Amino acid sequence: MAALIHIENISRHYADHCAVADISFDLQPGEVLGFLGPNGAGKSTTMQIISGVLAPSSGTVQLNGFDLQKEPIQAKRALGYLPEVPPLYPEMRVDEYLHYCARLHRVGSSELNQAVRQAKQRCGLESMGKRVIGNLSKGYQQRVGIAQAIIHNPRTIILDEPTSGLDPNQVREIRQLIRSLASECGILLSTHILPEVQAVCDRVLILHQGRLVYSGPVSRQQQNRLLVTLAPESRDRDYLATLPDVVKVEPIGPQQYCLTLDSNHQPGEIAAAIVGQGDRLCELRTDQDDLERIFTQVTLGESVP
Ligand SMILES: Nc1ncnc2c1ncn2[C@@H]1O[C@H](COP(=O)(O)OP(=O)(O)OP(=O)(O)O)[C@@H](O)[C@H]1O
Repeated sequence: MAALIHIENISRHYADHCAVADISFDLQPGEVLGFLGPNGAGKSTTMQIISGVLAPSSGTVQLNGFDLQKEPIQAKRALGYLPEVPPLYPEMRVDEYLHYCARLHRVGSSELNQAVRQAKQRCGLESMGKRVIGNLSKGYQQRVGIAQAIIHNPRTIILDEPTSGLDPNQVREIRQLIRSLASECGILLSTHILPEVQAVCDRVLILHQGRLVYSGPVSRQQQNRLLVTLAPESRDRDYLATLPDVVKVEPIGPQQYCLTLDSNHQPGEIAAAIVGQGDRLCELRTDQDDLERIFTQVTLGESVP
């Protein structure tokens, strides 16, 4: 199946400054792709290039198989975009605004009501149609922003920091919404929140100084490392390396070890094996900080224990 986004050797210069340097990647159907990078890394510039707002200095963008430069209308039809600041009119009612957005996306007049109904239903806005946007909570305003991005049923959605400024409950709801949308399309999600990438994304790209410095799956990073804290006893812990499925042991603090495991591991079996050695286990958890470690390594060149 063709990639939803296919970008090849994209660069963008502002006078002498290279904001994006020779970036290539694909977004596949059903995939949520996390887009990470420090401030000024080039994320917004890349997203603006993909959405057709900004022309690249060189390189090509294909959306749903259409070349953005040669067939811009067909290419943009395949794309929904929620910028960092949602493009809302606070004085409009939700229904009125979504009808307006649908017309901008050239949804036919016979399909308008159905398109608005469907976008509201997908975003949990069924009962909000008559509400004035400016009176909605920030979480619901964000849902309206996502509804305008999907109103024309695009196959690809770009979301720029969609949970910024939301409370923890709203964050959880928007993340669930993003995951549910991914079943029908592909999503490029820019964020500064590493746990968000781990909660929502299938794959992550890290940008640094305009260059793509890392690309990898997210689930593998989460699952293959366990942090183990043992009781403070003066005993030999060499046995850890001999436990089933353990391929590497790194001491990371007093009585604390990071175990790298092969792909078949079961945390419960590791816990049982440690106890079986007569040791006392205080804590065992998945290494959620792995992405943070990678991010720091590729953007600062530091090795984080
Ligand atoms: N219009 C512009 N003119 C000149 N330089 C620009 C312009 N827009 C962006 N830049 C520069 O290009 C680089 C990349 O900026 P960009 O906004 O794409 O980064 P970003 O990763 O989105 O950052 P942030 O996370 O802070 O939004 C930065 O050095 C920025 O100063």
